[in-house]
Amino acid sequence: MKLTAEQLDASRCDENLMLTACPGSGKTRVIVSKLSRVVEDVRDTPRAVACITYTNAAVHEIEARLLHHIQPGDDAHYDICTIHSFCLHHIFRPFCHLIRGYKDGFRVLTPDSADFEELVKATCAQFGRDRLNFQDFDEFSQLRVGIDGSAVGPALTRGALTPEMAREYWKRVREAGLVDFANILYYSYLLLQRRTEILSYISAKFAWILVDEFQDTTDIQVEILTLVAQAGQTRFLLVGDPYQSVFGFAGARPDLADVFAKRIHARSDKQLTGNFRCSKPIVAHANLLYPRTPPMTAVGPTRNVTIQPVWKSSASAFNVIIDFFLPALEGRSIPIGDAAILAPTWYSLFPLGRRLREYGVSIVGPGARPYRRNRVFAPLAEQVCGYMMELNPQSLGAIERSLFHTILSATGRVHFEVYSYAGRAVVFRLLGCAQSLYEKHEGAVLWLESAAREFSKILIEAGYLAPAERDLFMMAVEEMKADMRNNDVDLANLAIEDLGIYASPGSALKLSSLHNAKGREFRAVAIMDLNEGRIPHYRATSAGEIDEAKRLFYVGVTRAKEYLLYITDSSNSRNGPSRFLKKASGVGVC
Ligand SMILES: Nc1ncnc2c1ncn2[C@@H]1O[C@H](COP(=O)(O)OP(=O)(O)OP(=O)(O)O)[C@@H](O)[C@H]1O
Repeated sequence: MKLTAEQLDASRCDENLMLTACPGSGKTRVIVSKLSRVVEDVRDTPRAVACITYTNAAVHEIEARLLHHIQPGDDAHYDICTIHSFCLHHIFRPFCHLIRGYKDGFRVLTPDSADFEELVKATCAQFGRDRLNFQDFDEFSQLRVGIDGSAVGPALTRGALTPEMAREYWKRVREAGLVDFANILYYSYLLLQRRTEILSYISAKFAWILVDEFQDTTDIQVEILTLVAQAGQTRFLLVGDPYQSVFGFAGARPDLADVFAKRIHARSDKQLTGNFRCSKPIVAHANLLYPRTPPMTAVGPTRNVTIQPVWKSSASAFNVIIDFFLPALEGRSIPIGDAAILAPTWYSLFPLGRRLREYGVSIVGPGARPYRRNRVFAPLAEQVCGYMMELNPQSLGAIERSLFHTILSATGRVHFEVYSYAGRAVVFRLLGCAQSLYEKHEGAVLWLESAAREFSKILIEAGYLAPAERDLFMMAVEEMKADMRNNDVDLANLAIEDLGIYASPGSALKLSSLHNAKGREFRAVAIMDLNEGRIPHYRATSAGEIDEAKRLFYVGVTRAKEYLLYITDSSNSRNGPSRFLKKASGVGVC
């Protein structure tokens, strides 16, 4: 792996270091390089290295890249994980018997489980609320525990979810022998704070803790790391970019990075300033928003692309996409799968998505599927629809895998025969049946209903399902329909093509909120809804809220490698272009 001089310098620093890294500067490379170096140092000792990242996707990315640098047996010496899994595996799981209610063990409560749904429904019912939608479930899944044990979260400030409801919910969670992500952190904090032997064990075990995306750290995470640092045997590499801190609603506070760095006397004189992602004109726009010293410079393969970012104002974002953005992609030979439309809020992407789909443009997003992903029949149905949309022999493997997992999650039985010659024959029968139903039915819902019935028959004949299990898929389809109704999705609007796109989003135009685009990159990006009142939102009044909106816009700008389009909505004459587009306070296109 080739590193630049500044990447190498950061990776070789043996002191506590807070490394500020500009967008596209290869933070992941530095972390992988550091990790492989320090694993080498601890290889012949009982010690280990933890690498804490923000998402599971980042965990997989770092794991995959590290494979090229390690030796057999090294896996005992490193753990790449999120802060939640770090706390779960090293603190909460081994010591949970010390916590009231968890003497006999626990199960982790994940937001896509049936238990979660039941507990939220039961809690809300107790407070007189019966009809729940996705947002209600989201609010419970975003609850956090503050360092004083109180409930915190955006829903609490809005008043939709009260501290009493949060308390009741957590009581139910504990009584069911479950623990949610918020409490994994809180109990781990308590265990480290109150039990010096546990703190000494963690400090002795971890020679290094590397933390990625440190700008998005929360108060409880900082307190946990502070305790470990104070125990004195662990060194830290913290990598982040204060200008990309956009998760304030989830408790992230960019100022905490400095607080923690000071507490541990970390060096903060090193920076990554070379941006490998964006062209020079895009970097110039980003530098207008947040000038850095030294400035961020374009150093990657697109650095010499000369296309200037463009601003278009129209009463219809759809028209700009169709008349301007898509032809521009074609003119520059950028596949639509390598392009994204970003917006400050995901809900404005829904109507756009619908119109694009009607117009025949393959899109993926916005946001999640309109039904819960854990519905038993959903993954198999999606894979099969994906195959029908694009006959690709490699997708057969994905269908086999999803058939294997569908049978396992529906029945609890493992059928390795799925992967045999006979299994492949069953897959072909399913595909043949799916295709003939596709020719018969217009929308996805009718297709799902018939496919659930016919697939069950085929799988019973193949011996994968018992006759008594013939209704399992049908029941899952009913659950998917109920999810969609609860989310006010018009069932007639869901197309078989949509199901396929959920399975293989690679070749579709991506529609995403700016938040969800964090950490990703695209050859072309259009950012829509760039009006004052939408970004910053009219409810954002404090300097802190406005700055977070500016950082969100900065994240959007720096996702584009070569082509960037700003779109404002001219239908409402009161809301002119956002201040972030103007000369005095932004990129200066208007
Ligand atoms: N030394 C290098 N040589 C060549 N390419 C590099 C180098 N370092 C990073 N890159 C490339 O630069 C791109 C951006 O890297 P990466 O995604 O790690 O950036 P990042 O710092 O996480 O950005 P952001 O914070 O904006 O998400 C990747 O495509 C990566 O392969």
